[in-house]
Amino acid sequence: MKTKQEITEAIIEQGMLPLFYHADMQVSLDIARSLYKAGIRVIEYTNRGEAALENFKALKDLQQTELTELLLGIGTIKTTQQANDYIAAGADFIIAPIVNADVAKTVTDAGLMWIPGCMTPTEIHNATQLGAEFVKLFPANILGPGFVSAVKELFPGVKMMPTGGVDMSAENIAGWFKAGVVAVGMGSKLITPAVLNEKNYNQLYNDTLQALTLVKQAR
Ligand SMILES: O=C[C@H](O)COP(=O)(O)O
Repeated sequence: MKTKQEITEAIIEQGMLPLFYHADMQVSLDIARSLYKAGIRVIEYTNRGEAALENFKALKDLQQTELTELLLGIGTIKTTQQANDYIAAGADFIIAPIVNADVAKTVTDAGLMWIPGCMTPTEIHNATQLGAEFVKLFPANILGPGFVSAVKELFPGVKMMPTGGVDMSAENIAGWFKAGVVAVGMGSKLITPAVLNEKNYNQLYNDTLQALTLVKQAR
């Protein structure tokens, strides 16, 4: 089992956490392969559809057989039942769009890292009271980098990762890092509907390299 510190360091080193769900298992596996080929070593699969748990288990198999350096987390975990299901399935870390004390306890009691979603100073505070040192700012495009600049002094030591609407522009990514985030989460602006419709994994590979370069330049 990976420690909180190992997960934290891996996300920070990568600087960009790709997140996705796809109902088709094969597509989910191919996306993970393509991201990995581009150098991605931490992925958040999201619990956003009926096939999520089954697909996640297939991704765990892929991690064990082929993508052996990958850390595989699960996102969109809102209930203890969901948390327990994915802990049993071998999730390396758990991400949520909300702050929920029962989920926090379930995840941390299992020894896993819990990254809750926060949108206000009160939510960040409550998350830290429940043990979080790393939070997802969500939805990030509603908050903007100005939110980070305004609140970061209030929460020294809390690592922030904006997610939701983070796009592939140098300006957008640089703005977040300048404000003080440690990483950005990227979903549909990286793993785009166009890439998925055309199963254009070569495009995804190139876009991922580009996103990683933008993060490096932004730091
Ligand atoms: O929690 C994740 C977000 O919904 C992802 O947003 P995005 O697709 O705009 O990156």
